[in-house]
Amino acid sequence: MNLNFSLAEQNKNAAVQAVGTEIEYCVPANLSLLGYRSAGFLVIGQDKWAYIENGQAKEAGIIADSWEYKVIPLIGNVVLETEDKQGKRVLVRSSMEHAARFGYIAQVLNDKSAARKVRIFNNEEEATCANCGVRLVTGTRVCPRCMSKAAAFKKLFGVSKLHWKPLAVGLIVMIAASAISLAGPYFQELLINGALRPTDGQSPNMKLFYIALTAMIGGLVIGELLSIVRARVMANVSSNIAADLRRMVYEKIQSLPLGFMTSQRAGDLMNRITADTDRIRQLIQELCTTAIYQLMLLIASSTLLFSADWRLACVVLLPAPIVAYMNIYIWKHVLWKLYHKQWRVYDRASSFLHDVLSGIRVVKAFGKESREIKRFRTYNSEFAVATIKNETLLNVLAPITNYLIQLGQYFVLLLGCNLILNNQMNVGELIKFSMYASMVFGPIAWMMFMPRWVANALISIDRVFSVIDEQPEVLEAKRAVKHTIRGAISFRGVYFGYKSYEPVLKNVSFDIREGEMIGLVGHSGSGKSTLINLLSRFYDVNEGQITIDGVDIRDIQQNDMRSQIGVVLQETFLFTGTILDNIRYSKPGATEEEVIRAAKIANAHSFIINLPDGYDTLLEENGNNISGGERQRLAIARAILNDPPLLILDEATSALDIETESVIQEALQRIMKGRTTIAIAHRLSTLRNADRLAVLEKGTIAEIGSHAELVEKRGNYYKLITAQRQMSKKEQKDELVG
Ligand SMILES: Nc1ncnc2c1ncn2[C@@H]1O[C@H](COP(=O)(O)OP(=O)(O)OP(=O)(O)O)[C@@H](O)[C@H]1O
Repeated sequence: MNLNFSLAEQNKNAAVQAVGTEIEYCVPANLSLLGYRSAGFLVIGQDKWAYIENGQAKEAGIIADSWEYKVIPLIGNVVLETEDKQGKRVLVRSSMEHAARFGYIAQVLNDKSAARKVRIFNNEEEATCANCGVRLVTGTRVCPRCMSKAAAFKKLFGVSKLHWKPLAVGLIVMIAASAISLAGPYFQELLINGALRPTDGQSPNMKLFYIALTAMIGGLVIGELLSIVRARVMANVSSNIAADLRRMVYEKIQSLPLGFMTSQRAGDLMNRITADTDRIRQLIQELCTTAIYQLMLLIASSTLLFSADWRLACVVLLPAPIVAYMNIYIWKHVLWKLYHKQWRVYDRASSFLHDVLSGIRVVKAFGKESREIKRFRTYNSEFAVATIKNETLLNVLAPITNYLIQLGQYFVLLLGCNLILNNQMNVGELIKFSMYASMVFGPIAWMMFMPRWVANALISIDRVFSVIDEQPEVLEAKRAVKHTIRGAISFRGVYFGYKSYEPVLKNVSFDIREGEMIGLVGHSGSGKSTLINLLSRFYDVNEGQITIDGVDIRDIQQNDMRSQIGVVLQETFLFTGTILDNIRYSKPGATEEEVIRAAKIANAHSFIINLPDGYDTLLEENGNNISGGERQRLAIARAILNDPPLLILDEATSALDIETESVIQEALQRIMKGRTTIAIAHRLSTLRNADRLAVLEKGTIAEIGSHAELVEKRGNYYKLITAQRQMSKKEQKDELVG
């Protein structure tokens, strides 16, 4: 994300005068404080800031004179607010598109104001096109209007070249088919000038007539046969290329980190694997059949036209550049905007659909079906209106374009007839010429509409390749090695934020001993799950280091490391399949005895064997046909099947009733013995047995120690535990009274 925009000369001079020669950050602040559009910039120097507009520093200040710089999101805009001796004040205002930039700037200003090292980990993508400022279609990084078409097609070519043999066959067949089409007018001329009305004045030559007729019919039959072969070859090639793309996107999605997955909607990713790859298939099929065929026909028939009569050829092609200009102009200034709107409406509608369908239980529970139907109707009709607008314009444009292009045909007839009357041309030549001319019009008219389907396909190419080319945030280092985990963990000066301008963990440092059970406690949102996400390497730290047995986790092979970590989350996910397969998920080669042993340890065996199909019971989507506690026990069995030396329990028992919880707690106690365990629980009583507790407070470790030590210390943990005790006492009292 660009945090240092370049300024025009006049603005730059004003900025240098206001903040000094070293301009460290410069971002657009494109609204005045009253909310009017402006062309202003917020400029940050070493120790001063300034708001520059129209070559003047309208506001300026010393960074250290204020504190608590923060971005306040309002409706459709954001303001950068700060506090100084006089109280709170707004420095600048901007539209939402620069909200993330302002997030970074606030962080920079706070660090500078507190004389801290500026910590800025700039990972965010631009949401608008850097060139034309248009908002990008969701999931794409380039604007289809400004993107390099050549670069997109080059990527496609990179995938297609693996299928060069059938492509070459298709191309040869296509060349043969166009050569046969081009021979048609020649035999037509032969039929008239050579057989029916020989130009040398002799009587009609019936032998030549039959030869020409047979050649024409034969050409037609062979041409059609070649078209069938061409279509079959190209359908195979394009389907295979689309299959390759689907495989590549799917494999990439599997290898991408959680950060990427949480930033994308599942429905959107599914679309990329299915709809977008299919659009690319259509493009390849269209490109390799119609487009190349039309282009070859255009080049060959224009060449033949010019060699037959260059004056007439010029007349034929006269309207083409005018029509091309008209089409390009309309595409750039009207159609493009309509298409962009259509894509965005489609995006909104499909994400709405995905949202509602995945939350259908909530919709039904609140009886909001009719509301959702109404909302869908709105999206649906918005999409229909956008499509109708596009199609109407195209349907008006198509006949006009065709008419203008075909105007040349009438000029040919006019001039051709004149030439015949003046004995400069004969009928056979005019018919041949006119047939070649009609071969030129088809490709020209067809190419006028190319921008439409190319633009559609470009969006798909970008959406597909933006996944394929995605650089995993969590990269496997070349030096990464296998490491047998013993279980000593160390967090060293860890900084991390999901949005890099909003740190969630700040300077976290603590050690976990081998075989120790450590409980993570703290208020909601204090960063407990984030700490676990970093240890599991779903994300990489922005700064600092996490080590296991003294080895930086970035130097351990990810698969090797994860296979040694057992994770039980609050939200268990079970796949559609048998109970046996679900437990086996962590160790596909596990024997039935191993699975049963794990199920017994997790206190799951007894409920499984009471099911009619036992371990072969088929679980429905996400295990909806068993209870929450049963799902949780299966998740525990799955986590421990592999006998992992490191166990992570994130609220593993929070959603359960007391009885089930005690069954699972008992199972967990058994499991934790001898392995390093990190457990998060809101119900602090469940962490009583932890060797030590680490208390997180707003992303930092506030205190660490055993239950007894922390209670004695009377700090954050003590406050948490007394608040919880009071709450449960009140609940007990209410229950008794009620
Ligand atoms: N995927 C995410 N993207 C952006 N921000 C996130 C994401 N996950 C968590 N956060 C933010 O990070 C902060 C810490 O979240 P985290 O889940 O680590 O807290 P927690 O202590 O585990 O909370 P809880 O006890 O409620 O589960 C919160 O402010 C949260 O909004």
